[in-house]
Amino acid sequence: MSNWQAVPGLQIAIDGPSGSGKGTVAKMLAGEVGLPVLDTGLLYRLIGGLALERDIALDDSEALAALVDEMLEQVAWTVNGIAFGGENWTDRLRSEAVGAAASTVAAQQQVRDKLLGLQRKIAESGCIMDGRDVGTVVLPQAQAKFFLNASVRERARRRWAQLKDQGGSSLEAVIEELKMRDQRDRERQHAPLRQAEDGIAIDSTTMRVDDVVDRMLGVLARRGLITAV
Ligand SMILES: Nc1ncnc2c1ncn2[C@@H]1O[C@H](COP(=O)(O)OP(=O)(O)OP(=O)(O)O)[C@@H](O)[C@H]1O
Ligand SMILES: Nc1ccn([C@H]2C[C@H](O)[C@@H](COP(=O)(O)O)O2)c(=O)n1
Repeated sequence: MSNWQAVPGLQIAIDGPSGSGKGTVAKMLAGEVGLPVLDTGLLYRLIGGLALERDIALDDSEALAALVDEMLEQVAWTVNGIAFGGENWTDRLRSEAVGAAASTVAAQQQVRDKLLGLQRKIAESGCIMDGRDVGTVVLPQAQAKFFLNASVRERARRRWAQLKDQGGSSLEAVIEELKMRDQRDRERQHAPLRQAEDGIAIDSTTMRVDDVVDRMLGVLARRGLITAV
């Protein structure tokens, strides 16, 4: 049961770099306001993951375009994650290798253009969507846009803590991987990661997840986009 009621069709964009907490915060906020949450990174991860599995070069734009077309025919993207060909792929897309592949294929304009329609369609009746370009490109008309950030060391520490039980890399290696991913996502030509002009920046380096969600709820309530129930 949600504690807040959202205005009909409310769209909330949450963008930010890897490990800033977008996904975690988006899910908690969704529970508070009763909206579906959609993690756009999963779309890029699915393409990256499929490309790795099929040995498709990550800069082969023709093969990637065909892969996206195939993916769009067989994808089911829901609050439980992403399914392809009737199988739930979400868990196997979580590795850093798939994240890096996703970031590489995401630099291709053709790939991004092909995914735009699906993202907008899913958001039509209201949602919380997290990614890199949601507030700037996918939903520029969203009523609330947040740009979540944290220091690179803190983001790497969070990611490392998540992966270490699976025998992952050292903290220093995670920091380097994250820096490379940040650079690729921020410096690419098409839809780079950046804060929307009307976006609200939140630095979560020293904040608890609950405090980040409370800050967002405060903004939404002050704007009349949610009311307490
Ligand atoms: N404010 C916070 N304080 C401490 N830990 C946090 C905070 N926000 C998120 N975390 C933790 O950091 C990890 C990464 O968070 P999350 O997956 O939500 O980030 P993300 O921005 O969605 O990353 P990605 O873009 O790579 O999917 C999770 O283990 C999460 O519990
Ligand atoms: N809206 C989006 C979402 C994701 N990407 C790319 C860039 C990321 O490095 C990669 C993986 O995303 P994550 O699951 O870590 O959020 O996908 C993008 O370009 N645009």
